Amino acid sequence: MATPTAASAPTAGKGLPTILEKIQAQRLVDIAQSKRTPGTTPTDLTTLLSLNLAPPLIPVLSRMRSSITPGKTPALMAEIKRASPSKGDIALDANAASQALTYALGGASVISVLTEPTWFKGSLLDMRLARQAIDGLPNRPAILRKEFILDEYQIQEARLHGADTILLIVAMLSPARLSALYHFSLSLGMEPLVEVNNATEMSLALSLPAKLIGVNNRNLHDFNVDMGTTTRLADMVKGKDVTLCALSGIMGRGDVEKYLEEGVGAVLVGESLMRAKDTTAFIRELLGLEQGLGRTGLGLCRVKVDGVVTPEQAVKVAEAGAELVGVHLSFGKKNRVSVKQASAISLALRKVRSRFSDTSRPPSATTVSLGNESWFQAQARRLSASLTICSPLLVGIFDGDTTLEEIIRTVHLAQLDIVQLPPSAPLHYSSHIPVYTIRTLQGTSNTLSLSLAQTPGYHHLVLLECEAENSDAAKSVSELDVPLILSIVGETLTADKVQEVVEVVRPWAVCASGNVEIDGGSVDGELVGSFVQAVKAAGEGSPW
Ligand SMILES: O=C(O)c1ccccc1N[C@@H]1O[C@H](COP(=O)(O)O)[C@@H](O)[C@H]1O
Repeated sequence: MATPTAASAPTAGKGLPTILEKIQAQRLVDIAQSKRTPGTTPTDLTTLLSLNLAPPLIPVLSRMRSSITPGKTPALMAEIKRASPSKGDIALDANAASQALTYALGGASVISVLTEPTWFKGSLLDMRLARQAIDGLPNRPAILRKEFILDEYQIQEARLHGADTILLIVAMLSPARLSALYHFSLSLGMEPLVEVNNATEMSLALSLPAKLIGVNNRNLHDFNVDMGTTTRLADMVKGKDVTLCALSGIMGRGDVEKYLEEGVGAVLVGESLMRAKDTTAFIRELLGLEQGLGRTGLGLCRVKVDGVVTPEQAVKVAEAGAELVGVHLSFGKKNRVSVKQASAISLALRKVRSRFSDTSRPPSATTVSLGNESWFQAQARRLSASLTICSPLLVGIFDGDTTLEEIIRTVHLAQLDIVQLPPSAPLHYSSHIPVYTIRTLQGTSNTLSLSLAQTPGYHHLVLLECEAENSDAAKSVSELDVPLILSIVGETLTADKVQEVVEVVRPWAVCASGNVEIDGGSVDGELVGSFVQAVKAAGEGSPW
C-alpha cells in the first residue's frame, strides 16, 4: 500500500480550503507516526483483520433506511463532537460512551464519532468506547468514523475499532484516490458516506457509484453555513438508489422538515446535539416524535413459585396462574429434586401450557417496541412475549457448587426453560447456557455487584433476595435498568403486603414465599391463586 506524504498529497494543487490543507498535512504526519509504531504497522493491521478481530458489522444503508419514513421521519446521524475549527470548544467534558448510549436510546440510526484529535478533540478510543456502549442493543445504530480519510490504513483502523462506515470528503481527494478509498472501504464491508459541497463533487460521488451521499452545508473555505446547499443538490439524486443526507447547521425540527419535503432521507447533527440541555428530548424533536414517552411494557407483574417437587404440584401452581415454576436442583436444598423428577415436571408443564397460553395473539401485540431499547429491556420484552404463548416456564435453581458443564447437561436432560444462578456463579456462565438466566443477588449487595447486575450478557434477569424490613434496598435496585424478580425472605408475604411491595418496587415478577411456597407434599391452590391475583392487580401499569 503506497503511503501518501504531505508533499505528494493526492490533492495538492487543487486550491483546498486552508483548514482542510492544515488538517490534511497534520493527519499525514499522524498516519506516518502510527504506521511506524510497533504493533500498529500496516502489516499488524492486516494481520489483525485476517484474525477476524474487527467486531461484527451492520450494513449502514439498511440500518438507516429502516428508520426513514419519507416526508416524516429522517434517519438521524448523531455526532459526538467536542470541539471544531469553526467553533472552538463545544463540549470538552462529553464522554463518548455515555453520549453514544443516549443517542442510541433516543433514536439515532448512526453515531458519528469524530476521531481527529487536534481540532476536534476526538480519538479512535472514543469511537471504540461509543461502539462498546451500544454493542448489546438489539437494534444498535451504525458507527461512522468521522475523519479526514486519506489512506487505506485509516479505513483498516476504522474497522478494527468498530466502525460500520467511514467518511470520504470529495474535496480532499483526487478522483483516483476517492475511487480507490471508496472501493477499499467496500472491500471491508463498509459503504462509505461520501461528502460533497457542489454539483461537480456530487457528479463525482454519483459516478463511484456512492449510495450514501452527504451534502455539507458548511463551506470549508470560510466556515459559512448555507442551508440551501443541500436543497440545490437534492434534485441530482432524485430517482437514484441514493440516501441523501444533509450535513451541518441543523438546529431544530424546522430545518429537518424543510429537507424532508425536498426528499432528504437523513440529517447529520453535531453542535446543536452536543449543546442540547435535554439530548433525548431534542432527538425526539428532530425526528418529529412525541415527547415524554417512557418505557412501554406490558404493564404486568408475574409470579414465580419455587420448591415444586412433583408434576401434580407444578400443574396446580400453573392452574393458579403463576408464570414461573422453580425447582431446586442442588444437593442439600429443601425440596431438592433429581434431574429425573425435574424432567417429569417439565413434561407435565409442557402438556398443560396450551391451556394458559394465547397463541392466537399476533407477535406484534406482544412485541411492543422494535426501536432502540436497552439490552435488558429487550430481554424482558422477549421473555414476556414468550410467556403470553408459552406459560408457565420451568426454572432450574442451582447453587454455587454446580459446574457449568453440569448445568448445561441438566438444561438438556430436564428441558429447563430458565436457569437460576447463585450470586457466586462466574460472570461468563450466562453466555454459555443455552436458555435465559436469572442471577440471584442479596438485598445487601455492594456497589460492585449492583454495577455487575446491570451488565448486559451476565444474566437476563436478577432475583433480588431481600428482608421485608430492608425493602429500601429493593427500591434502589428497582431503579436499575434490569428486570427484577423480587423475593422477600424471612416473612410470610400476604396478599396485602405483596401489593404494597409491587407498587413501590415495580418488579418484573415476584417470588411467592412463606404461605404459598411448597413445603412437603401439598399446594394450596386457592392460596396461590389469591397471591397471584394480588400481584396482578398491583402490577397493572408496570413498565415491564
Ligand atoms: O465544524 C467545523 O468547523 C468543521 C471544519 C472542518 C470540517 C468539518 C467541520 N464540521 C463538520 O460539521 C458537521 C456537523 O455540523 P454541525 O455541528 O451540526 O453544524 C460535521 O459534518 C462536521 O464534521
